[in-house]
Amino acid sequence: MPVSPRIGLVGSQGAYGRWLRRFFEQRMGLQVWGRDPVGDTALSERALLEEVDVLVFCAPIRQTPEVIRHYADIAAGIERGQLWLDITSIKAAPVAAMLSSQAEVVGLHPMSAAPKSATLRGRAMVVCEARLDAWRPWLEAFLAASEADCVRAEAEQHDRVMALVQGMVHASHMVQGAVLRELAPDVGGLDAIRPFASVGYELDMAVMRRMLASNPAIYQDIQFDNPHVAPMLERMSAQLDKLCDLVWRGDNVARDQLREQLLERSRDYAGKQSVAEGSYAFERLGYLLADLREPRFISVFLPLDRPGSLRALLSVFEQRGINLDSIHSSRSADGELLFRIGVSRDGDATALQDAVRAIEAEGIGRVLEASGIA
Ligand SMILES: NC(=O)C1=CN([C@@H]2O[C@H](COP(=O)(O)OP(=O)(O)OC[C@H]3O[C@@H](n4cnc5c(N)ncnc54)[C@H](O)[C@@H]3O)[C@@H](O)[C@H]2O)C=CC1
Ligand SMILES: O=C(O)C(=O)Cc1ccc(O)cc1
Repeated sequence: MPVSPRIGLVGSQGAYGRWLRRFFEQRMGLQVWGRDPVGDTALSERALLEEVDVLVFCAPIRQTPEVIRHYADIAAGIERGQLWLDITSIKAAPVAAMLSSQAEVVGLHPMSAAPKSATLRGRAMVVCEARLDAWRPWLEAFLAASEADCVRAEAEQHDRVMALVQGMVHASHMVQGAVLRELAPDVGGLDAIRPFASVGYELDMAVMRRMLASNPAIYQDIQFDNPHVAPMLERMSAQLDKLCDLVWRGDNVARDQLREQLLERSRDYAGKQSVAEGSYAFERLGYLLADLREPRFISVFLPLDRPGSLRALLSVFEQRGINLDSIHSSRSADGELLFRIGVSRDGDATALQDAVRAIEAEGIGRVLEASGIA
């Protein structure tokens, strides 16, 4: 195996293609070639195959099995000794297509959109080892460099699980979006609803709007191209029909049935500990949302990544007698690590303005946003 394999990206101009190029070049110090019908056609498909040791398919879900089979056809044997990977959200069909080649084959599925950070730290990644031999040590090094929380699975098992983790979650949020579109106008529209929001509504709206802000082809293809999704949708629909029937019936027996069938049984199935953990996670998210809603805050980027830099920042507030309500480390829209400091509402605005000036003047940090202190 080459110590520094040459990497090829099929779909190099897409969101993940661009992220992977940066990752392989900057984190792993490898040379990367790409091909994409939109904007990266310098190399022919055959030339790309001849150039690389590792080929990564990062093309749209719907096209990927066909694209892989096409590459296997034109490779016609030169791929022996190569490693083929893909990152498609569905695994059985792409992995089967890669197995039609003579390359070693591993299917991957990072469980997040291409992040703003340099690695996949803190995110899950499913790894489907389909035909792996000589490339195993390199694969392990690559997975370690990705910093993802890797979970091994057969491709088929992956797709069954994803019908729930993605198919079900996406379906319920798409349906919520459609129901809101039908019914929200009767109560004054989305803006009129907002002040009434519960934590649950806010979290669901965040998921839904995140989906609406993302590439629609992904959500479309996850519903249509994972064969385990349609049967799951039937179960969802049956459960919703049942709920609807019970609520229309409206008698005490129906009430008891709702409680028993849609709450108590699921609670027993999940188990005491996981219910308690989930409930606590919800509570913590509620506090986080409350902090993020507070109108008075300062967001600071700390350029010095060294021990004590947060302390220097906090001392600016301490010296001015300013009480802090919350501190959260977060990321700007561009992915810069920053601290968001919530400041007591009854504090002195002049002292706060002075603190902002001091943070900049003393070179402690860069204030990206200062809200509610004018
Ligand atoms: N965006 C996400 O949230 C996640 C995406 N993925 C997977 O990553 C893959 C790519 O997703 P994105 O980068 O978000 O999509 P994207 O649409 O941004 O990029 C796909 C790229 O593939 C190119 N392409 C289309 N046909 C091609 C062909 N025949 N040969 C070579 N390239 C071709 C397109 O021109 C485009 O540049 C998908 O399979 C998706 O399931 C996995 C996890 C998360
Ligand atoms: O909607 C989700 O589940 C996401 O968090 C984004 C996403 C979309 C597609 C994937 O294959 C993996 C993650």
